[in-house]
Amino acid sequence: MADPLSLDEITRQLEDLPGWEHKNDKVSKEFTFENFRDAMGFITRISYEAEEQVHHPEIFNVYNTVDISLSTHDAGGKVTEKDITLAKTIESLYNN
Ligand SMILES: C[C@H](O)[C@H](O)[C@H]1CNC2=NC(N)=NC(=O)C2=N1
Repeated sequence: MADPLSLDEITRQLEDLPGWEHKNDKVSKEFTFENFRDAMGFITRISYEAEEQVHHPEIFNVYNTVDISLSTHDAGGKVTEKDITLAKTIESLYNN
C-alpha cells in the first residue's frame, strides 16, 4: 500500500518534472505533438510502461494534445511515489 506524499514532498519532486503541476490531488501535464498519430503513439508507449508498473494514468486526448493526470486509487486518489515514478517514465518517453 503506497502512502500519500505530503504537499512539500510533491512540490520537491515536481522540481525535477518540468511542466508538471499539482492540482485536484493529482500531478498533471499537457503534452503537444505534431499530429494525432504522434499523440496516439505516445499514448500507446505509455500503456506499455503503465502495465509494467501496474500503475495507470488518466489520459485525455484531443487531436495533437495528450493530458496526463496521475493519482493512486489505492491511496484514496492521493499522489504517491508511484505517481512520481510513472511521471518520470512518461517524461522520458516524451523526451526520447
Ligand atoms: C489490482 C491492480 O494492480 C490495482 O488496481 C492497480 C492498478 N493500477 C493503478 N493505477 C493507479 N493510478 N492507481 C492505483 O491504485 C492502481 N492500482
